[in-house]
Amino acid sequence: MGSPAIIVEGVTKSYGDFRAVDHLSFDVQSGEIFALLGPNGAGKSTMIRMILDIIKPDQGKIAVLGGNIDAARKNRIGYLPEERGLYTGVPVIEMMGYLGRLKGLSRSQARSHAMQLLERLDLAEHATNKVSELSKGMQQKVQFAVTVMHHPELIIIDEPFSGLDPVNRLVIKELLVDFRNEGGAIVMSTHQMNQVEEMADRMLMISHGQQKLYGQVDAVKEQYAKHAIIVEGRGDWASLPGIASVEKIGNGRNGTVMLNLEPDMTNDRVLAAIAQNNALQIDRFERAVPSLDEVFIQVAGESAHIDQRTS
Ligand SMILES: Nc1ncnc2c1ncn2[C@@H]1O[C@H](COP(=O)(O)OP(=O)(O)OP(=O)(O)O)[C@@H](O)[C@H]1O
Repeated sequence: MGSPAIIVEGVTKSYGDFRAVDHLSFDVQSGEIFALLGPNGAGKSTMIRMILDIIKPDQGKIAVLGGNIDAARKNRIGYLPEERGLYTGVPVIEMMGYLGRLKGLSRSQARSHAMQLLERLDLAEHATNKVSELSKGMQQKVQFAVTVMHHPELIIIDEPFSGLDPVNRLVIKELLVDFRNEGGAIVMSTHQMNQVEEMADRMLMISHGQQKLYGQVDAVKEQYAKHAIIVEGRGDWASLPGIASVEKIGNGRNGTVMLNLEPDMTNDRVLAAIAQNNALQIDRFERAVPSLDEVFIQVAGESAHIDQRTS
């Protein structure tokens, strides 16, 4: 990771009496993919709008690319909002050329950057089609191309994969990962936790405008790991030493169970005991680290529960 692309310190924003963002502090470094997560209405878009200077915080400080956001810094950012909008009656290449020039590119730079991206996104043959003649997914890819065509240093992107098939998701993901590996910073707001697990380096999860989880994605998941092992196979798992209980998980059809371990039992010792026991057949053995989806549901559920008690 490199220098900070974004520093947010103690930022608060209310709409009337309603506090949408409540004393948030975090940073995003260049050379990382940072996931901004939270349930619907958590305050993610409000936070993003403040970073982009679309709305002002009531309290706190935000530095973007080394200082207060101004027109020059805005040109070093690529923003893909949740509400997409393109000029639909214009050929793709002309629209991209126009938007590229607005972001400070020369006419020839805009055209060459646009064509390179359209090639990479498998849209080159549609360059002279009107935007309205493209499918929804193709329009989404064009919008992505517009977001990155001026080679920004920071990309802020809301639901980057919505409406895309698995092949196109992979193409966009590769572009984002390349951008990160070349030193760019990415803030990605999404509800697709599997994408966060696959791509993001660090994450901030907020709920009711407040920080709930913040840090390396793997470390956050590790906090929720159980002293347990998930196994799939056949046999009497309770007969193993150091097993406190055996829980069926999933629909139980494929014999997947969670072995909750006694406090002093280790994974290695369970594995060794399984290996020595001919009556057990094992197809899968892994630590019980939850998926980010499970962590999200737990954290969002906890804050909904707190709400009910306080309302
Ligand atoms: N212009 C506004 N005026 C009043 N309230 C607003 C305004 N914009 C957002 N809010 C409220 O602030 C809260 C946070 O909204 P925000 O759009 O930031 O959430 P979000 O995390 O982006 O949600 P989602 O995942 O659904 O997009 C919500 O309760 C919303 O109703």
